[in-house]
Amino acid sequence: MYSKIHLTFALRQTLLVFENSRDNNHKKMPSVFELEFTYYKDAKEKLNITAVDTPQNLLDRSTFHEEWKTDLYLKDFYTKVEDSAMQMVLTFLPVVVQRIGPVKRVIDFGAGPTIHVSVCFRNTADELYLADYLPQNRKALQEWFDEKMDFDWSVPLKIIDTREGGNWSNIKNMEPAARKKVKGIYHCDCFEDPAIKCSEDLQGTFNVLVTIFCVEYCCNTFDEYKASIKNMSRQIALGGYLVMGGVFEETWCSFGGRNFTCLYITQEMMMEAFKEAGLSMENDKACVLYEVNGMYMVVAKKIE
Ligand SMILES: C[S@@+](CC[C@H](N)C(=O)[O-])C[C@H]1O[C@@H](n2cnc3c(N)ncnc32)[C@H](O)[C@@H]1O
Repeated sequence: MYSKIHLTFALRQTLLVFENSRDNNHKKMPSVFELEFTYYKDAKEKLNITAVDTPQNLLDRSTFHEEWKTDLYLKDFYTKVEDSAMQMVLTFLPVVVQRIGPVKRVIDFGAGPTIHVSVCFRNTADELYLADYLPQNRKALQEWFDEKMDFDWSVPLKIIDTREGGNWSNIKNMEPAARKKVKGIYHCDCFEDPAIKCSEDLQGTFNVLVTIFCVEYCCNTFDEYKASIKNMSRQIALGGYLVMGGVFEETWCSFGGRNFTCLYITQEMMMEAFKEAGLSMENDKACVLYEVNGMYMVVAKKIE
């Protein structure tokens, strides 16, 4: 997905545990996972495949409604899952789910047409909710819910199952198990408050709000980014968690054959936004920041 890590190589599924959490004293020993990335990065440099320059004519969020192609997005990222950013998500999300443990309500905010977040939480959450900004993505989610989606999720499911310690014998039960817990599919907009168009009794009651590769692509400025994090945080119950995946220090991304803008965000900027939104990473064993070559997954707790 990202220009920074624009590797055409498929990153081998190492499926080895990578723990680089804040609660293990920032240990700096490279994990096997990091070494794998380094290996591919080196290979890329040796083959003289240089980073692609920022392309001209980047599309911004005003074009999402017309330019977002749901089927191309799924095809690009979830058929073979060769993209390193998606591999990062599928590698770390099952670990994050285990760190959080049993939970009542989980929402995937900016889910796109995807279901892997729901699948990851299928055994630990009581209720699952899906939300996206674009009608074409909500339509795809509804089709999945109605068992009418024409997309084969088996590659991502195998990655998740492997991370969970499975042997792929149970793959066919993963989607039904997730589907059974889905209680709603909603419109969401990170610039609005409330950010999720759900009933009043659900507002602010989500114990986990997951948002992956979403905020950076919607926001044009740091102020917008901070406001978006605040709006999402308001939907999280006190003591609940924000689980966010994204990329640091990137200015564009590519999917469905189109190049979109991406807001340049550093780790420090993200932490500042968390603080302003009442989110903390201190004193909680579920909180963690994984980062590999700028791609990250973070868990922060809603404390105020
Ligand atoms: C790159 S996709 C990520 C989809 C999915 N989370 C994944 O990891 O594959 C970004 C998503 O953000 C959604 N989005 C766009 N504008 C938004 C907004 N203002 N608020 C919330 N989500 C938005 C898009 O509809 C799209 O599904």
